[in-house]
Amino acid sequence: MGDILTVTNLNKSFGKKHVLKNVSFNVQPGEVVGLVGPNGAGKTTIMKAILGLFSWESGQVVIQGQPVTMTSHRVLDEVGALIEYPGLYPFLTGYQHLELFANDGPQKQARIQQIIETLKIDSYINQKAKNYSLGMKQKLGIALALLNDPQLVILDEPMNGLDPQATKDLRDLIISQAKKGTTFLISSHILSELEKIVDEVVVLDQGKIIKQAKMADLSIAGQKFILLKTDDNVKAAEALQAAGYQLEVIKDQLKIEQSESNELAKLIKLLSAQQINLVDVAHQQNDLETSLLNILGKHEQDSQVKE
Ligand SMILES: Nc1ncnc2c1ncn2[C@@H]1O[C@H](COP(=O)(O)OP(=O)(O)OP(=O)(O)O)[C@@H](O)[C@H]1O
Repeated sequence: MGDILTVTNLNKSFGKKHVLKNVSFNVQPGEVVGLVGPNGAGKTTIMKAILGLFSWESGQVVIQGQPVTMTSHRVLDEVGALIEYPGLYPFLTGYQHLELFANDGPQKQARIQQIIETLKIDSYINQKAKNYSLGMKQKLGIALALLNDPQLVILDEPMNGLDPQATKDLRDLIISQAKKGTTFLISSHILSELEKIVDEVVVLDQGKIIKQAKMADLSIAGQKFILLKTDDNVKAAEALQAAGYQLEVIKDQLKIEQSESNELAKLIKLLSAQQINLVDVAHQQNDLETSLLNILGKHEQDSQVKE
């Protein structure tokens, strides 16, 4: 299937600052893609470029086969977005915002009602936006982004200000919309949340894309470890290393990669043969955060080598 979004060799500077450097990535229809990277990496700038909010020096943004520029963005009718913080009119109610932005047609009122129910914003939808809390504004912003059933939804830090229940509701909503075919590009610093919803991540560092990978292919995601605490960690480490285990000592624990399902039983047998007693056992699995820190760390080392 063709891409719904293709960004090719995008370069953008603000004054002398080269903020996006040959940025290229693509998004397939129905995918949920996470755009991640450190503060100032350029995530919001990429999202704004996709929405044709400014001009850029070189490169191309194509949505559903149609190029987007500052002056040509008809295809953006198919795109819903929440960038940075929702731009709301303080003296309009939430409902008036939805009425203002909903596409005209026989389904208009039904769609408004449905999004109010889905996002559970009915209790304050008739209050003026100036009285909304951060989380209430954020939910209204998300409602506006999803209101017209867009093909592509771009959400910049959508979990900002949301409480745990609202975060879960948003996660469920994104998953269910994606199942119906909506495509999402989402940036978030809450990686533990992001990893529950994204199919793929695009990693950005200092304006450059350093990786685009399916979650399942992130090399160290899913790696499992056993953390052992014994009554003699020095002797235990020696015994394990002599048996060929690679381990890391973290405070009073020995961290060993679990490569087989019966690894723990083998470790216990080995230690008890040396009269070493196990005091505690814990398990750890690498997550998106660990994977990203690893990718970013490697990228930094590579950049230093090249310099
Ligand atoms: N309008 C602007 N004028 C000048 N510099 C800008 C402008 N917008 C962004 N920048 C700079 O571009 C770089 C990327 O900013 P951007 O907001 O895209 O990063 P980000 O990855 O979204 O960061 P964060 O995670 O902190 O939100 C930063 O160095 C920022 O200072």
